Amino acid sequence: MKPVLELQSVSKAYGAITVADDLSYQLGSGEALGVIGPNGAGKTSMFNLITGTVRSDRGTIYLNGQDVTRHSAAKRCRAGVARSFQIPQPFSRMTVFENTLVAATHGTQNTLAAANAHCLEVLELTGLIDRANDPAGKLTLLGRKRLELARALCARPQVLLLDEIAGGLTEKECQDLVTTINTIRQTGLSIIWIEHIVHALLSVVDRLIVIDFGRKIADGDPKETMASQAVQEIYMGVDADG
Ligand SMILES: Nc1ncnc2c1ncn2[C@@H]1O[C@H](COP(=O)(O)OP(=O)(O)OP(=O)(O)O)[C@@H](O)[C@H]1O
Repeated sequence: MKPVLELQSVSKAYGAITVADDLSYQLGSGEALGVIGPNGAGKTSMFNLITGTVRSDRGTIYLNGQDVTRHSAAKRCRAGVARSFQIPQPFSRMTVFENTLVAATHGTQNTLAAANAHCLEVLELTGLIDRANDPAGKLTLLGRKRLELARALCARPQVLLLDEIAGGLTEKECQDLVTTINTIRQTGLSIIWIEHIVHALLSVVDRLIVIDFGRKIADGDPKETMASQAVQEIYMGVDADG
């Protein structure tokens, strides 16, 4: 089966800082891929490259087999890539519903009626339906994280990119969010989730990749990858030679 997303030898540097170093991988349809790596490893930069807010220096990005490397962020969004941001920045004076409507109307070719209906479905799915008419600025952190998720889903993505969506939440809030993400997974959506809260990540993903200095250093079964030497080295300072 054709991958829904593929990165082939993608590289990007800001001066001396390499944020993507010959990065290659595929994301299968319906697959949930986890991404870990130390602070500053280039994980968010990878999302910027996939969504098109940053252009790669080299390499190719395919969406459903189509080369989108030079496509604008707006075009990639309409082609099926949507993301959440690490620091939620909703339109705080607009209501929760209006925030989702912006995504549903600008991120898709929906008619207004279809966009309205879809927003309500997504607000139900993400647990925000009771807050639909509240200003987004009144939401708690969990609420703002849910709104990030809702706004991304309102763009009707085929690939959903989640950037540290569990960061800063309490354990209970984190569990609640994992339940929501697992429900979304069951719709068949392909997901890439960057997360430092590893137990949350491992309760969702099928596969895990590890990034360090912009380079993919491990890729495989989540538990095996966590136990790998590469992860031991970067997180615990265990030397490769023992
Ligand atoms: N536009 C930019 N110009 C210069 N340097 C940048 C730019 N964007 C990111 N960087 C640098 O690139 C490196 C990787 O940043 P990035 O945000 O991708 O890391 P990350 O793995 O997501 O980190 P974290 O886990 O802390 O969120 C950092 O050193 C960052 O300061």
